[in-house]
Amino acid sequence: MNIQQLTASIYQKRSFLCVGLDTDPAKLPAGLQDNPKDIIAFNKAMIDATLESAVAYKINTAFYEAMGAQGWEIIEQTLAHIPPTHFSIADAKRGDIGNTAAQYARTFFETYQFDAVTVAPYMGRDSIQPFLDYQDKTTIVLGLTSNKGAADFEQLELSSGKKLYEQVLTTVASWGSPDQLMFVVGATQAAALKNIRQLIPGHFLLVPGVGAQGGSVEEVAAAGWTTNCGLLVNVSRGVIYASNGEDYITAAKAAAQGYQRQMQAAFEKLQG
Ligand SMILES: O=c1ccn([C@@H]2O[C@H](COP(=O)(O)O)[C@@H](O)[C@H]2O)c(=O)[nH]1
Repeated sequence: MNIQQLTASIYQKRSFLCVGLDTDPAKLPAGLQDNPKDIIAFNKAMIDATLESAVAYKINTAFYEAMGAQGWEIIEQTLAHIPPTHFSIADAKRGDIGNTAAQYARTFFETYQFDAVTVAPYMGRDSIQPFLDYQDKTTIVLGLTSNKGAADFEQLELSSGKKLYEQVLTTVASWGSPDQLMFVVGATQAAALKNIRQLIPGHFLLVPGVGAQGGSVEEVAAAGWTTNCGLLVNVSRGVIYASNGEDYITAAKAAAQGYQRQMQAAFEKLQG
């Protein structure tokens, strides 16, 4: 699935919800054990429960890479369960010299056929180009992240008077079209979103940080909305750990529906 097809799905469902599958074996609900079979079953149950409300799924590879070879098997089986009607993201935050970046791109776009992968921009154009060379895939570049540490480097002021993340957004945006390039902007950074929209009006933003990190759908939509919505809001813990009791599937479903309703309200307000 590409960004154009994702946009069509967002409009059809009045939802820009991405469910984050950050499955921590230590947080599995009652009745499930820390083993690959149960983790796969949990992920499949989360996908099935949220399919109607969500338009995308984000697999944070860290949670699975930590399990070694079995973790990659879980990634493969979870990805296989995401239907082609939904956008799939490998949240891997890769970045390296060109020939190594090319292998990362091959990993996530060919070996595992994700629609999109997250990358870090610190190493510059040759570290991102191998991902952009897959023109039917989406490269998602870290812009202004949701964590406190965003202040350490991303928000530093350059001699030009621009912040480092502003320079990253405008420079990287010139390397790829809005049809193949998105940026990560944290929901906790809603105050910066209006300015970000002026810098990159046409690019989609992947916005994590709603739910457990305290960001709000309403604030993100009000500041980040653009002509084609242009927002994909990720919620991980706020959906998949909505309950750790026996009702964990219905609780995840209800949480995703709740976020979808907030998004529908934003649509009505902002898109008419
Ligand atoms: O700036 C960033 C970039 C990535 N993330 C990732 O998004 C999810 C958020 O999970 P929640 O449980 O909904 O807080 C997680 O995979 C992060 O690694 C981010 O939070 N902020």
